[in-house]
Formats: sequence, C-alpha cells, structure tokens
Amino acid sequence: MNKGTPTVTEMQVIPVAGYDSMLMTLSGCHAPYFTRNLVILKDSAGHTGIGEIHGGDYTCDALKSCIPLVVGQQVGKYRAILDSIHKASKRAKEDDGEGIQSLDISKLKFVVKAEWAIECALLDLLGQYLDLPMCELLGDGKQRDQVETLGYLFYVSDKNKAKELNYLDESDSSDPWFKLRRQEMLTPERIVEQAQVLHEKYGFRNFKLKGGVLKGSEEMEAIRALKKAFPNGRINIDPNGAWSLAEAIELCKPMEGVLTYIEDPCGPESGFSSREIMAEFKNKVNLPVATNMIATDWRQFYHAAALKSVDIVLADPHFWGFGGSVRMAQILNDWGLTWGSHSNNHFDITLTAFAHVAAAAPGNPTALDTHWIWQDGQNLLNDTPQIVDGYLQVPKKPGLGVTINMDRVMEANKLYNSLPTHDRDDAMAMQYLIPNWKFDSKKPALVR
Ligand SMILES: O=C([O-])C(=O)C[C@H](O)[C@@H](O)C(=O)[O-]
Ligand SMILES: [Mg+2]
Repeated sequence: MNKGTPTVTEMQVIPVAGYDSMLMTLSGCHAPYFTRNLVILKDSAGHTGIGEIHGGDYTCDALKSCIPLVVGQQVGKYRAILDSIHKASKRAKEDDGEGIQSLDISKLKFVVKAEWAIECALLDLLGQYLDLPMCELLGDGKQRDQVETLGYLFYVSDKNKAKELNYLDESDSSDPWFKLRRQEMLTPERIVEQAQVLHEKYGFRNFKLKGGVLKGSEEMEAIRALKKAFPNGRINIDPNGAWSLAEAIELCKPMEGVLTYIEDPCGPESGFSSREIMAEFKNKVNLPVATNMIATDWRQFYHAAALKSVDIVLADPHFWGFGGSVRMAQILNDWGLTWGSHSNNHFDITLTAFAHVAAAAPGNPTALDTHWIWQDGQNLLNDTPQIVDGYLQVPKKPGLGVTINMDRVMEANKLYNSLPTHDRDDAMAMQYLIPNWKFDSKKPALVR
C-alpha cells in the first residue's frame, strides 16, 4: 500500500479571457474583455484540482515559474509547497510595495499573489483525497451552507461611443438581466433599475455601488434612490479613495442612517497615508468603514489596526491566500471587527473558491462582493454554484466540489490568445469617452 497523500503529477497554467461591459470605476472604464489565469493540477490518485487568479502575462509567467516546485510534491505538504514558492519569489522591480492606496489598476498584479491559485488547486486535491469539501480544511471548518452575497452595482457607459471595441451586445437575450447589463446606466433611476433586475434574478437584498465615477453628490443621490427602493436593504458605496477627507465627511455625515458601511472613502493626502486619513474620517463620521485598499497584506493591516482605520477588511483570498483570508476572518471576529471579500471580474472557479472561504469565515461576515453577475453565463464549470435568494450555495462535494469543462476553457484560452494585450488597461476604453483621459486618484472618472 502506498503511504502518504497523492503526489502532483502535472501542473498546467492556462490563461483565459471573457467578455465584460463598459463598467466604470475611478480607474476608467472596463475593456470589452477581462483576463484570468487558471491552474490545473493532476495527482497520482487521478484527481484534478483547479484554481483561478488575476489575468495577464506577469501572473501567468509567475505561475509557470512555480511548476518545478509543485510537480512531484505530496498534496498533503501543500503548506511546504507554498512556503518554497514564497521563499523563491522575487518582487518585481516596478512593485514599490505601496499596494493600492490609490486605485492604480496596473499595480493590482503585485497585490494579487499568483501562488494562491496553486493553493486553491492543492486544497481542491486534498479535499478530494480526504473526501471533505474545501471549507472543512480551512480555519475552524465549515460555518455555513450558503453565503450572503451582495449585488455589485456599476455605472455603465454607452458602448456605442466605442463601437470599434466591439463590446458584447446582449440586447436580444430573453434574460432581463443579461439584456440590461450591456446598456448605458448612468443615472440614479437606471442604477435602481439595475438593482431591481438583480433582485429579481438573484434575490439580492444588499447592494454596493462602485463610486468614483460621477461627482460624489450625484452618487449619493443614487444611494438615496436605492435606499428608497429597498428600505430594508443594506446599501454601500465604494469610491476607491477618490474623495478628499473634507469631501468624504461632507458627503457621508448626512448618510449615517442610509449607508450600512462606506468603503475606502478617502486616500492619502497632505503627506498622510490613507490609513491615517481614514482614521480621521472615522473620528468624524459614525459609519463602519471597509477597505480592500489600505490593508492588503499583514504589514499594512498592522498599521490599519493600530490606527483603528477600518471596521471591515475585505480580505480577498487572491490577495491574502485562502488560509490567510480565513486567518484574517478569525482575527477580525475575535476583535469584534468584520470580514468580507473584495473581487474583480472573474469566472465561476473563483466564485466557487469565494463560496468555500466565506463558508469557513467565523462570526457574521458582511455580504460577499462578486463581479460574477457581469459574467454569468460564461461558465468554465459544468456545475457553477448558484446564487439563490441572495445566497451563494456552497458545494457539498469533496474539494472545491465542481468539475471543469475543458472545452469551454480552451475556447476562453483561444479568446485570450486573440487579444492584442493581456494586461488590464481601464484608460484605453476611457479615451473613447474623454479624449486624452488620464487616471487621477483624486478625480472621479467622468469628472474632467
Ligand atoms: O472593491 C473594490 O475596490 C473593487 O472592486 C476594485 C476593482 O478594481 C473594481 O472596481 C473593478 O474591478 O473594476
Ligand atoms: Mg473596494
């Protein structure tokens, strides 16, 4: 009889792309495509383990360089495998270690750590070997069967203004959400319509509006309209640090009974870091403050916690690792703070991974972010977990509990290979809306 856990026999890294809408953020405008990298592991027991992470060549190359450290290793030694990757990895020259205190999208690739896709695939294999769902292997094990999820609302620009870019058109879809999601939505009325259609399809009662697009006062009008339409709903806004401290206080103070939390209201200013500025904001405004920008690793979290700058850490497992994100959930829960997760555009493998991480987070996490609703239908799995009545269902089968559809993966890989560039560039599409547009961390995208 063979002793020990199975060994990894093969590691594939497959870059993929999918379609997106003209979603607006402080960084500009989403391009018609988004990219991701997949890791597919095979082991000596005949199992397949999968993981998904940030797209682009930088992350793809980082993953490929890990292959010799993974293949031939025992699945049960996954922590040692990750440790060997960390010890071998070198920080890129362009990475200043600042993280994303100002939402410079080109830096996101340094905040995301490629190896967490490998961690995910290894946990998938280990779970299959042990006959346990992945969430049972994390933290204190499974805490819930379904995970509350929020409707991530975005302002959407008119794709006809960038005809050459060929954004996907779903105007003839019979699904009301699919039909709506590629259309222009820039007013409070259209944002409420977006939320209503999402509520009908997925049952969301919690919503987050991606801000940093219009003037802060106009975005607060949309928030008020949402609260009117969903009086019992929890409504949040995330301008990605676009507002000055004074403006953030002025905008948010009157919203104390309206917003449930405010995410990254302000950024660094006058020589003070975002952690210091957000601590000052919290002294003035009686709202819980969330972040995925000022605490993206343990060193940043140390300072954010010491200054009491945040109440809710959106600890995306693609930034923190799966073990790390759940460790954060445990610490926050012990300290009376709250865990949640940030997201970027992703396929259903990440959706499944989010389900397991959130299922293992103790206490009362905030409703989970996901961009999935903007990609729903572009499945890479045969059995994509569903969002029902506002809750993402946690797969019960061993490991991630889902099966990959290689035909769809290869189609998404073909799309990736056909793209002129693989890195995210939200300024590119933005130039069609405002010629010569440039990112400014203090100016909403459409205010120029
Ligand atoms: O919560 C957040 O800050 C995000 O989701 C940031 C992302 O970059 C999002 O705005 C996006 O992907 O456009
Ligand atoms: Mg955020």
